[in-house]
Amino acid sequence: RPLLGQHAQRIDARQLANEYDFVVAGGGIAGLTVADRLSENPKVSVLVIEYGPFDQGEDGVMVPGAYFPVPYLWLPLSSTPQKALGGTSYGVPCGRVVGGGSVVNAMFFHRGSAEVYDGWDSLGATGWSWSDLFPYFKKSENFNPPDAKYAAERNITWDKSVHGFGGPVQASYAPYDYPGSANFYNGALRLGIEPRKDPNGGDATGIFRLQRSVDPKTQTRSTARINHYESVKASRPNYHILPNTAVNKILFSGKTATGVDFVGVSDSKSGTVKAKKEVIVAAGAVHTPQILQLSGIGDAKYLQQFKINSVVDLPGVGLNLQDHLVLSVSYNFTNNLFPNGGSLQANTTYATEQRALYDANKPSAFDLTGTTGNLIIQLPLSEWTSSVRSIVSLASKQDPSKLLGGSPNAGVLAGYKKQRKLIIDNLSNDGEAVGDISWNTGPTTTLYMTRPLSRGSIKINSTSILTQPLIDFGAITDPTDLEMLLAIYLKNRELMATPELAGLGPLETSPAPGLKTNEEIKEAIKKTLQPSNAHQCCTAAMVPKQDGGVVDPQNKVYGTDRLSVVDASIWPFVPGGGPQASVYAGAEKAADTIKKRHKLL
Ligand SMILES: Cc1cc2nc3c(=O)[nH]c(=O)nc-3n(C[C@H](O)[C@H](O)[C@H](O)COP(=O)(O)OP(=O)(O)OC[C@H]3O[C@@H](n4cnc5c(N)ncnc54)[C@H](O)[C@@H]3O)c2cc1C
Repeated sequence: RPLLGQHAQRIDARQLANEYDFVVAGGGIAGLTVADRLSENPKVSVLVIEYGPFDQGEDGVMVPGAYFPVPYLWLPLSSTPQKALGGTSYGVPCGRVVGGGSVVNAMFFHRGSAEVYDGWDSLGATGWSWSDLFPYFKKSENFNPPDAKYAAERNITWDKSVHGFGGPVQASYAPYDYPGSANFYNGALRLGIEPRKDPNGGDATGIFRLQRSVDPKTQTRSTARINHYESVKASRPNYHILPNTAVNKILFSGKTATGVDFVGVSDSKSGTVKAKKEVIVAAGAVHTPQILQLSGIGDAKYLQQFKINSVVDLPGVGLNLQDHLVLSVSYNFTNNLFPNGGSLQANTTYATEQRALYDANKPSAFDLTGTTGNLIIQLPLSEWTSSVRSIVSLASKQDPSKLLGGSPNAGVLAGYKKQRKLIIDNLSNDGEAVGDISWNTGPTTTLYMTRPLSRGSIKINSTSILTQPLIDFGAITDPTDLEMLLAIYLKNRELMATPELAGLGPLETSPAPGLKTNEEIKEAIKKTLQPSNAHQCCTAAMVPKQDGGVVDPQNKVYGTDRLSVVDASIWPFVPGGGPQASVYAGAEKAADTIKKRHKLL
């Protein structure tokens, strides 16, 4: 048995045991969730290898109002020039730290609509429907209802029956709000947008208050490190984390994964460790395909040029990359209310006063997540625009083969066509939202397009794990995505023209002030939009192998033994809204699946 200490340990490479039952590559949300659940059994040893360090509990990590800039973003990580965006390259936001995205994200914690997960199930992720995942959403959550008086004042509503109350992730609502959010809420109602009692019950459309992964007792971030490691480590001598170390590749005996090869991020020292039961890949949607490809799992022809021997020819590895598009719309408000979402940055006296309140554990602007508002509007296409038919018709006219670069693998193309059909059918009904508007009451509203038809890719560019892969978002290569973003932009103009918001005197300064024709506006949008909202996913999709799939519904990589993937890479397509609740729930489910497979349940 491995030499394991009394408590769960942060270790360095010298303290590693030779072998563990499970070796987890990547200590982000999914990796730590699975490691925690597997190590519940004291006879099971688990090692997590994480590229980044442990965080130091900095304000930028822990205090919602101090969020952004946040330490531990993976810098510099950049995309390839985006061909539909004039050849510009963009930053690729993701976390590099124990806890992964949960340490750097904006903390919004909510589920997609049932229709998303039912769509996954129908594309071949059998057993991943809304009703299958629902118990895991509950298992992952500890819901903290807000103070009743405050909730009534601010129209915060919820449905207790859809929440979990004993799970690791602390979920709560901010106990503070800027006055302008009432204008946003009332403006939305005037446009006929429906308030949603609770977006976590299977319908995540309408306007609603965002739930966050924040511990309401301390108003600090609930990270995967805290909720899946610190909270259990005292009783887990069988749970090790090796930080500052990159998993380089998976080791195989034939097609059976036997361990991993790793390298120290700062000292470049390499080593290997054995996995007796399974290697579990959880390096996030950007890096999981990189590890798989470096290990010989991917498009054999592509890997050949790097002299990487093919273990399993799986052309879908790294393809199907998806994210949400982001468009910031900036204003000069001639009559905005004070305080507002820009006040903490612009007014030192106010910031000092609010920080003192926060430190005294009283409601404060520091309880708010810096960049985004408390409210969000998420709508299906028909509620953004009356042009649904022409948008659907545009989508139907696209040539999927051309969108995948001209001569795609037949299986990958077949899978993409199935996804497109499902998504395009959904655009015509009132299912999952295609986009969001959020306003933090400061100078900028943020619009998101969350139902992309364009697909990108992750491909290795060298044989070193320490070199970033080629990250191509493929942003708006399907022009339908830009049309959907335009519809959201135009609705935002309508919203800003409602008396509730017009009274604040918003004068648009970017991206398209004064522009009138759709063509002009789209050109202006293209200059401002960001192809990533840090919601990368879907690059090792759980669809049938013949549809370009990478993992089966039990998370196992096709054609291999003792190798699974458990992170956001496995989704067939991206959910609307924040993905982290779906990552936590999916990893809870994967942990149960893996336990069953090894008769540990
Ligand atoms: C800035 C930002 C804001 C966001 N805001 C929100 C939000 O408000 N709400 C929401 O729901 N979601 C948000 N997200 C997205 C959410 O955090 C991610 O979807 C989620 O973290 C993905 O989980 P994961 O387990 O798939 O990957 P991650 O949590 O990213 O974990 C992957 C881990 O693997 C590690 N790793 C990578 N390569 C290697 C390697 N070779 N060896 C070892 N380790 C490796 C990484 O360092 C990382 O820690 C945000 C993300 C970011 C970056």
